[in-house]
Amino acid sequence: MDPEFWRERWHSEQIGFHEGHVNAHLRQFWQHLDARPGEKVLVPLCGKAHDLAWLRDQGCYVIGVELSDLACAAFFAERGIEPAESSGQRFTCYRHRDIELWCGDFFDLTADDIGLVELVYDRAALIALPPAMRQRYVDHLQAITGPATRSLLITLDYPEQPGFQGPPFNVSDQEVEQLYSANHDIERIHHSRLREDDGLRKRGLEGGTESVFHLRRR
Ligand SMILES: C[S@@+](CC[C@H](N)C(=O)[O-])C[C@H]1O[C@@H](n2cnc3c(N)ncnc32)[C@H](O)[C@@H]1O
Repeated sequence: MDPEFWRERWHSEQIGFHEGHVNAHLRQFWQHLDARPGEKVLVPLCGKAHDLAWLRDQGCYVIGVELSDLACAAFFAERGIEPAESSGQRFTCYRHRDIELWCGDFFDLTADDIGLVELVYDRAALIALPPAMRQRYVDHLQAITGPATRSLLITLDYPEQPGFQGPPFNVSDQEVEQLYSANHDIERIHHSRLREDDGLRKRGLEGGTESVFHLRRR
């Protein structure tokens, strides 16, 4: 997906994906990962999600990666925080205490940039990418995170239907298996229909289900 597509979404405030509260699956299932205080969690394609602050409040060191500088600035501004800022060729990094937001293209991020990462939280990242980009995304995630990473992955699946076009795209449980099974033990810990009040249903999406996975790298 073209970076301009996302920058334009932020510019024109078409950010229906932003929940405006902590994700319910994150609250309910994060404990499955048995995160220890100070462990680093990478949040790819993070937007300005409240989840970032919640993960910090659980004792994690949080590293978000986001294309849009509007999103990164808004995350801190909405909390009345002025982060320290450092700019390089690929990224501008905003830091405040235990949260770093790397503003730039996820695919340009390296393991050296972020150090050893033990945890990954993926909500609306894999499903924001069209099919042709997903293997590259998973490969890159593996290249920049630690050898025993545990991940919480939330996916959305739905039958093709006229009148609804992603993102978010449908990612089936079988596709999660194809993408991750070579290097991960995969446990599906939740599966449910989209709630009646989910914004995607209001956009016309019928028959959507969400799955939550605990992935353990081996
Ligand atoms: C569907 S939104 C999800 C945001 C966030 N995870 C949430 O739950 O609110 C996808 C986000 O990924 C960002 N994004 C898309 N491609 C990216 C890339 N290659 N590198 C970094 N961020 C990207 C977009 O700007 C957008 O904010």
